[in-house]
Amino acid sequence: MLNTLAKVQKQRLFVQEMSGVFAQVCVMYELKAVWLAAQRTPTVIRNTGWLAAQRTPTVIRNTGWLAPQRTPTVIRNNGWLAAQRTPTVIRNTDWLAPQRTPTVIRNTGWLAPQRTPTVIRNVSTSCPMYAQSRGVTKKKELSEKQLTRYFVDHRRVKLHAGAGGKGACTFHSEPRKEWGGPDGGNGGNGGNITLKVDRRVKSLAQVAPIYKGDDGEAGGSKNCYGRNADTTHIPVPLGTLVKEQGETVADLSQQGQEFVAVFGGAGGKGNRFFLSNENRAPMTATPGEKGQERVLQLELRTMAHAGLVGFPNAGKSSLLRAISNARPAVAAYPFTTLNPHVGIVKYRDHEQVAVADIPGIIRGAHLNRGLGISFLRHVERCRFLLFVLDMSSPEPWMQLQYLRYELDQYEPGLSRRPHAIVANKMDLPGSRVNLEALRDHVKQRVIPVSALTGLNAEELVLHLRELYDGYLQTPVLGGGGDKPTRW
Ligand SMILES: Nc1nc2c(ncn2[C@@H]2O[C@H](COP(=O)(O)OP(=O)(O)OP(=O)(O)O)[C@@H](O)[C@H]2O)c(=O)[nH]1
Ligand SMILES: [Mg+2]
Repeated sequence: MLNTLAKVQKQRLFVQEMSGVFAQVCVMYELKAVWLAAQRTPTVIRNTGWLAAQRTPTVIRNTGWLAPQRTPTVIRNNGWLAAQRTPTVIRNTDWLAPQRTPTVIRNTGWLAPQRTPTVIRNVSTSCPMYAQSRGVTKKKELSEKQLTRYFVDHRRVKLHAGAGGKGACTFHSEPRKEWGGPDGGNGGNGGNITLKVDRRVKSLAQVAPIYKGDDGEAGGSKNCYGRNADTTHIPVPLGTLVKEQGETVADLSQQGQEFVAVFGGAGGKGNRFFLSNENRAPMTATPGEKGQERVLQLELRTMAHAGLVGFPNAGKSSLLRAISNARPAVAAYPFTTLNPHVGIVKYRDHEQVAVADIPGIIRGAHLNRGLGISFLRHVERCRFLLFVLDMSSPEPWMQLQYLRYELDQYEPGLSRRPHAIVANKMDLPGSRVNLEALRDHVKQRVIPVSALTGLNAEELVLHLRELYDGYLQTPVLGGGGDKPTRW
């Protein structure tokens, strides 16, 4: 048995040695004849796994093969011959003379029993193609649909602050100290609930209908006071108006601004509190007070410097897309935009102007036609307006007239805010004639643009800046003395 094993072992070693010699011969002839013909640099062949049973890498230095070589060429081969599993990569930064980027030759089976094709890539190994072959898939980009958020600009919220913890009624107890006296501690106060402005929050969608504050901890023996409950913060967007039974109670228009909506109940008193000369052993301890309860209406008014006002399909959303990074939906049917979108126009001096795309207004909107004018509350806080007119439609100045009328129906004087008239769709036929007629009808400056082609968008952006600078110089405008909001 042992003899047979020894024989088999000998045969294996012989086969391994022979395959090693064969490999070297292959390399000598193959490489010498084909590859290294034009080589100028010395060749070093490292082989970490040629010969099956070999553990230590074989290094063949061929400093004398091709005589005038100066710099070493390194050929790495982790398994050339038949049983190869891992791909062979030859890195050569000098071979192919005028090449700048390294050449990678992949060959998952160079010699005879080649199955897979040899690919020569002249790119870095971190390229996406390479990643694909490793099974690394590119991260999918989010579609616009997935990016859409549910926009809520109205919320009725019931708030119930935490109750105070009850006071304890205990007496000190110790061996040989029979009348230790009262030592019941007070309860902790209940938690308040506050509304806190967080500019990362964009709508009231995440505000729940009911909030309950934390209760304070009860007092304990040995004069231990209960812990006060933590305050519950409700994050709300910038520009939230808090109303109670129609009355405005808070206007949250500053980043980080807080409004304590309901106060938690005070903690109860422990019997220690009632200790007096008259009563040395009080048995009285009070329960904690109930927390305040309130029903509030939250209303969001989008805070932007400029508001785009126009008929449906006038190209308001397209315009916002053209001048900012905002991506409101654009389509060739009316009322594509159902919620306001805010885009930021950035200038070279790092100044930023927020522009709001407001849903389309139609004639008779104040009578609740179309989408009505309830969303005009978003326009209320805009410092200046951009009236967007569709120049391909006949008599565009009539659109302007109707828009002004509807704004004034919502809030008298709203249409007299600083504004600019934007004549959109100037790329369409007939718009030039309409532009001349519009200029005859209105005294204000008219900016002709095409949101689709980007024609004259710079003039609009520059005019926007003029309006913004004018607004900065006038600290109080229309909106009831609000401080300017820097975005
Ligand atoms: N030719 C041309 N088409 C435009 C231009 N601007 C917008 N449009 C097209 O007009 C259609 C309506 O564009 P929107 O940007 O969705 O219009 P909107 O005013 O936001 O419409 P609502 O959201 O419904 O109020 C789309 O098909 C746009 O491609 C323009 O400058 N030239
Ligand atoms: Mg739109």
